Amino acid sequence: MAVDIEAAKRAAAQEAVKNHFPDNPRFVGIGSGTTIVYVVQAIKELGKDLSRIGFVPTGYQSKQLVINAGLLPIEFDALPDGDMIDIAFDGADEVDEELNCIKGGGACLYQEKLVAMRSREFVCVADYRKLQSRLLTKWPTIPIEVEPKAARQVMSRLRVLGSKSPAGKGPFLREGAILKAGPIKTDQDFFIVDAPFPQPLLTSDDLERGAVANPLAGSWEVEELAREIKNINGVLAVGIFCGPTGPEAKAAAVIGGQRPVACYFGMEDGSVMSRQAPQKRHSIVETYPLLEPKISKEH
Ligand SMILES: O=C[C@H](O)[C@H](O)[C@H](O)COP(=O)(O)O
Repeated sequence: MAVDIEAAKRAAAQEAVKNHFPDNPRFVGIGSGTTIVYVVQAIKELGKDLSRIGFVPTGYQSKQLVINAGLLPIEFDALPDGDMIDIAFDGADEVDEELNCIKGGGACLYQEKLVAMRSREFVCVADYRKLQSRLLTKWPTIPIEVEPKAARQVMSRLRVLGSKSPAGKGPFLREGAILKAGPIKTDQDFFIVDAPFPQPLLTSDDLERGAVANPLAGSWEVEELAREIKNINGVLAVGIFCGPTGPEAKAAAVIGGQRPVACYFGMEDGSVMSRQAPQKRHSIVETYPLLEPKISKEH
């Protein structure tokens, strides 16, 4: 029987929105890609008055989606200082057992990370193909947004970090398939480098069970790899969303997190499976500083 991927995305989106859309949000983050379209539909189908909510897009496509749905877009840099986004929804390219994600398959990731990390709650929605126990299981590369002038040196540094596919291919610039000759440009006018690494990436749980990450031998733990790539001069954003989330983010003196608190997957049999983020010991990759407590406002 042919599996209807679109139905799987739609079902996951409906469940995620039903369970997480807050009663009276002021700001809602809207991610990018094909699955987020169903999230916006599901939000509309709630039948609530959405006219006073600002929807924060994560790029051009996302903004058009918000506008075409008749919702009110508010750019990230127009958010009042110190205000948080109440919730952000987004898609993912691959999700592991700890809800670390690979994102950027559609060349959006920098603004997605900005929005996720400014949100009290970040929820991912995907279909069953994205559900894996470890990252780099099916999805072949880590997307990385880089400043064009630095692209060659970033790729050279990635090779030093062991970026290589099983067939021996190293990091490469993502090219426009048909409509554009040369590298594609992101919403920031940057390039995307796709960097394969030995598969799969270890989780913090693997380390606690005694596995040893040995980058020199080509085995990386998720957060360690994300941090090393982020440290390369010229890298704007790494398509690994990991680190503290939920209560553990608060404990680490950050609000928001790049790792979702929950992920919803539309399954092959039509059901929806949800995973909640486990608490884990972690090193902090990138954080959003804890804000001064604010006097609550009327929405
Ligand atoms: O660059 C694109 C974004 O990170 C997307 O959220 C991600 O690629 C998932 O996209 P889709 O919902 O189309 O699978």
